[in-house]
Amino acid sequence: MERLRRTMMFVPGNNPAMIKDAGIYGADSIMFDLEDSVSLAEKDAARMLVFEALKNVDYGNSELVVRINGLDTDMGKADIYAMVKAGVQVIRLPKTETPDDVVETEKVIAEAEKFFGIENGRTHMMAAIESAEGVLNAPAIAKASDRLIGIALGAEDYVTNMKTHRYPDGAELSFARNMILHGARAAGIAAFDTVYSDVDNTEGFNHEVEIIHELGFDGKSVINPRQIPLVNAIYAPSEKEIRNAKAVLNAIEEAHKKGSGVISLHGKMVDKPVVARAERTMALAKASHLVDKEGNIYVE
Ligand SMILES: CC(=O)SCCNC(=O)CCNC(=O)[C@H](O)C(C)(C)COP(=O)(O)OP(=O)(O)OC[C@H]1O[C@@H](n2cnc3c(N)ncnc32)[C@H](O)[C@@H]1OP(=O)(O)O
Ligand SMILES: O=C([O-])CC(=O)C(=O)O
Ligand SMILES: [Mg+2]
Repeated sequence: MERLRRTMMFVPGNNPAMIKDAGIYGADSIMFDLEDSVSLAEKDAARMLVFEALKNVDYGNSELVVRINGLDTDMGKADIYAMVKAGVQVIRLPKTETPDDVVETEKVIAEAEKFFGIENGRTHMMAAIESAEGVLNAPAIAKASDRLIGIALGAEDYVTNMKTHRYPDGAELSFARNMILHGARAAGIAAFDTVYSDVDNTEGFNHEVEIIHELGFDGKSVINPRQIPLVNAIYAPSEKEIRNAKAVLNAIEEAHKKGSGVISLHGKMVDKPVVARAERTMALAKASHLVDKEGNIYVE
């Protein structure tokens, strides 16, 4: 089954308390940060702290991601070697401008795997896109390596590069979001939306999550545990959607028995794409623990 990645929680790599407890909030992915939330003076200490946490802390089923410093910095190579050695699942490359950035990073990851006797290809990657150049290259970036599980928008750096700010309606991000989403889908990988920094503004956050959910993003980077249940609530299929998906799947089964690939349900056509969407709704409902293995809705 496709891995659920609704929430990817940033955890500053220099904060021992946050690192220790990061697993208790139910994030689908936990992303330890060695890049912009860590000051230059603390880079080495943060790398060691995250290394120890990856080795010793039990984070349950959460996927473990580390945002490294880019290879254009003095820290990039050391970050990659340490995280590969620790067995991280995904390395997130920040500020990706070109497909070559991905290829270069992959080369160092492969070198590190070889050096530590780790199976080639075990370390996955994701690329954050945070500039005009990166956005224009998003489709090529998304196809630059088989290790990529997804690409993500980094809107704080992006709006700075674009000489604008973030606005409540998100119009300034519309082109970037669409490029990233299309690049990801064309490459068959996941698309992640960016952080929302105004942690206490629940209404604004929910509005942004509604927008990216409608567009088709797999999920969103979050910076605070309070944002996790808000994303999950918007991503969970409603009872009505689950009932409709089940009706669609039953209807198409009946149609197939009669040798047909199309049928009418309550006056609406049910055919292959409608069935594919219903299957995805049921998969999401199962992964969100809203239905049992047979697809029966749990009664609260
Ligand atoms: C543009 C970019 O690059 S964004 C990515 C880099 N930025 C980050 O990683 C920032 C991550 N987030 C944070 O540091 C914090 O959430 C802040 C500074 C935004 C807000 O901090 P606070 O006001 O202290 O948050 P809040 O009061 O909600 O914290 C509640 C609990 O959650 C914990 N917590 C808060 N954020 C996180 C987090 N990101 N990861 C793990 N635990 C967290 C706190 O330690 C606190 O735990 P406690 O109750 O055991 O003491
Ligand atoms: O990737 C993110 O969402 C956070 C980030 O670095 C940015 O917005 O610049
Ligand atoms: Mg950034």
